[in-house]
Amino acid sequence: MTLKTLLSLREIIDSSIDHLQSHYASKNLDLPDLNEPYSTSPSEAALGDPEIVETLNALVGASYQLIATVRTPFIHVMDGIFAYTLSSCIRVAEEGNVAEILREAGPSGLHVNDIAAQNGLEPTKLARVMRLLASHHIFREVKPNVFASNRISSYIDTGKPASYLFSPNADKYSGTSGVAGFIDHVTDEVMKANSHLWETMSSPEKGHSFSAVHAPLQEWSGTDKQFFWWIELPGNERRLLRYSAAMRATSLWNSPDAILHGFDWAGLTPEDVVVDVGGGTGMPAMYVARAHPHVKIVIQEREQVCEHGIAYWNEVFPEAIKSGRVQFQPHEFFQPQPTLPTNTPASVYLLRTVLHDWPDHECIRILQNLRAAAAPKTKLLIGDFMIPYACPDDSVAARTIPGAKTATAPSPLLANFGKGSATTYALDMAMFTNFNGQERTLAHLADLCQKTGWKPVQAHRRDDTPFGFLVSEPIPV
Ligand SMILES: C[S@@+](CC[C@H](N)C(=O)[O-])C[C@H]1O[C@@H](n2cnc3c(N)ncnc32)[C@H](O)[C@@H]1O
Repeated sequence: MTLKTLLSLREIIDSSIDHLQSHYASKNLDLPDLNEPYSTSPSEAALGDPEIVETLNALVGASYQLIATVRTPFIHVMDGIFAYTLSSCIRVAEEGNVAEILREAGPSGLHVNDIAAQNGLEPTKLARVMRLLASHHIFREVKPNVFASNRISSYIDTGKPASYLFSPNADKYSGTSGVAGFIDHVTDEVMKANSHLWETMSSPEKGHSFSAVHAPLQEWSGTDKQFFWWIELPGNERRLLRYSAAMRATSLWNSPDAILHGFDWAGLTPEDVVVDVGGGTGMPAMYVARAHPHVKIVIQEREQVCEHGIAYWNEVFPEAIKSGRVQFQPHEFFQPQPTLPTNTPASVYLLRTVLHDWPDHECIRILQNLRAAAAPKTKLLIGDFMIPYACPDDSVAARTIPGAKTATAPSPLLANFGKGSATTYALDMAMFTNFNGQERTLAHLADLCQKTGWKPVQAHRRDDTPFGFLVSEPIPV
């Protein structure tokens, strides 16, 4: 029986590779080379094509299911419990600017002593970190103790000169995609706090609580403040800066322009105003602003983030801010909606990756505030991961909301493609860790909408990503 499963997995792997090959052949391209630096090439872009991503998920899911099937349980569990070593070694490379040093060294790489001479780390310890990473296809060991970049390691390169990054007050994250900031955020406070998951879940006070201050973050740091207030405390300045950068990188969890397919933006008129509630520094809004120049956008955020956001837009898309087409408005979303700077009602309230930061009762407060300010034609647009079950989804929401159904993986894969979608569950744990929040199923999001006077009318989901958009309309009172 198990051998039969292995053969079925091999068939999925074979047919996925065949599909990949014909996909690339049809474009006259070759796959990106793991040993070459990352570049924004057509070959790299082709991996993100919606028609191929499900195939890739099946390939990854089948490969990992095959690994789990053939390895001894001991080794499989050991691999799991030591997974943290990969996170902490990635952090060392990131904080030590190794990707930048090795970009400047070129394809033949650099001896670890010369890397260490630049970043000040102890060379034999750094070599061990680099070897662990190279064994996971992040960097290459091209000769003993000589390391070079590869496609994965160069992806975390900020593109800035290494000498600049080692100068006092260097700003590593500005003008970048935010990937480096995301790595530092996750491998520092999130990983450390997550190591207190058991202590939090078994705590008589916190275990059954959904308070936003009863997360592993508080258990680890000893703070009594919710994440967003904790990160603004003196001493956390660098953490706040990189968190803002990290939020830009969240656009990379799906194809960056996914937001363009999450709503009928073209149907809006120049009089319409999109209010991006908790919009961060405005990376997702920027996709809309660039693709639909007629749309007015107000990004509502906490005051400090507005300042980072304005600086970011002034750097990368100044005309949108200078013309007033895009504006930042300091606003706390637990307070009633303020009058917009446009003096008009909102046409769309966008909540992208906001609700996942909060437990249900806080989401209800946010949604109620928006419902109270909504005009009859205002739409609510939630963009969030719609976390799949590990089995087929037969929920009422999946069956009744137009656009809600997504593909189920072929047997013997898990319905959610297993490892092919596993980062979604890691993100869910990160939400738990920082906020006592969570990624939700579509049914859960739809339920929150219904409870706060919003009727879900359309989902925009794609088979290639668990990230989706849910459009709701005000339920008349
Ligand atoms: C996960 S980020 C999402 C940012 C943005 N929507 C995006 O998709 O990139 C959540 C945002 O909520 C903001 N936020 C948290 N608490 C807030 C509050 N009480 N009022 C307004 N914004 C808040 C944070 O500053 C953060 O930028």
